[in-house]
Amino acid sequence: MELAKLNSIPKTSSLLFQLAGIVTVAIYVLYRISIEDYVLAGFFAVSMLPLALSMYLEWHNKANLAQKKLTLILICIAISYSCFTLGYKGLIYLFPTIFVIYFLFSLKEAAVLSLIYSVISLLLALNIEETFVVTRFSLAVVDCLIFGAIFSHVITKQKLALLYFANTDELTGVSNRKRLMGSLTHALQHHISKGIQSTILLLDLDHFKQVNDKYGHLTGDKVLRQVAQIIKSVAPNQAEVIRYGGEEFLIILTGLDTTEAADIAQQLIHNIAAMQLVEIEEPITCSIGINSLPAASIDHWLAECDKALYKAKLAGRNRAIIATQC
Ligand SMILES: Nc1nc2c(ncn2[C@@H]2O[C@H](COP(=O)(O)OP(=O)(O)OP(=O)(O)O)[C@@H](O)[C@H]2O)c(=O)[nH]1
Repeated sequence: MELAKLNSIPKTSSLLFQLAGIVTVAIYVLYRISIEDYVLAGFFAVSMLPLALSMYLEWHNKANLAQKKLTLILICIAISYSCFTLGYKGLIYLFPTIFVIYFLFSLKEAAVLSLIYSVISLLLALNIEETFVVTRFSLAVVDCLIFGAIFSHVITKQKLALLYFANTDELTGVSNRKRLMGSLTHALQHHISKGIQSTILLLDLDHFKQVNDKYGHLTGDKVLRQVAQIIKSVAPNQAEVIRYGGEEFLIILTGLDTTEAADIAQQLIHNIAAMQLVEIEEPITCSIGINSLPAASIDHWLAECDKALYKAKLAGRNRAIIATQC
């Protein structure tokens, strides 16, 4: 499937979901008006407005999760009220709404919210229903709560697994280039809006072709994995490590200035040179370009860092060079 089509799946599904909700609520409102139950019709008509707004925002790529959650809570309140006046005819709407709650809220939030919503609705239904009717509904609602929780848990795990595989470099386990623009944009925006400093390091292994040629590609792969481990162990927790190219890594150091980043670069050069691999006789060295914000654009930030790396290579490799000192 084309990438554009894949990217549009969440938006299309969400729009369809909300359209189904609006059509259902609209039919229900018309039905209540036809039997002159204007209170319930009004209740549901009001809850339809934020749903329509939510669809409008989604359509214009301004989807707002908080607003969607609020809409759902309004619909749930309307359904709870309908349980009070209609009994089991209102209770049947608990089932679809519990599933929607699990779609919009986190597992814990959804579990608490749907439990409170179900208990209140069932108690309100006692207003006009026999206890045994509400008890039978309660059993079905408990089933729905359990299945909703299991469903949400499985979907969340699958989503996390998909995100992990989509964003992770298979060989080294660090992020792949898909995260590059998002992470750099985030750092640049934080610098502009909050003045938070960020520095990037572009690390390239020296004469890596010779390692491959002399020891074979599999040993080369082993070196890349080990280097990635070293970078992860040296870089601070909040740093993002991205495999930028074959034997090139980009490290985004959020909150660190040039001096702090230069210390990390020296530590990396030292630790990579000290790396021990039984297959390899000579030390592996690397060259690093360093560039801190501000930058006119992401491209500019990267290009200046690349120039610094190139200078480090030209100057004899196995060193770090700061972009502003080129
Ligand atoms: N083993 C292995 N090698 C890779 C991988 N990706 C890229 N390479 C190799 O990395 C080497 C990069 O070589 P060059 O771009 O010439 O750079 P270099 O030999 O490191 O020389 P300098 O960067 O100038 O110091 C090539 O031999 C690629 O085949 C990979 O995933 N595994």
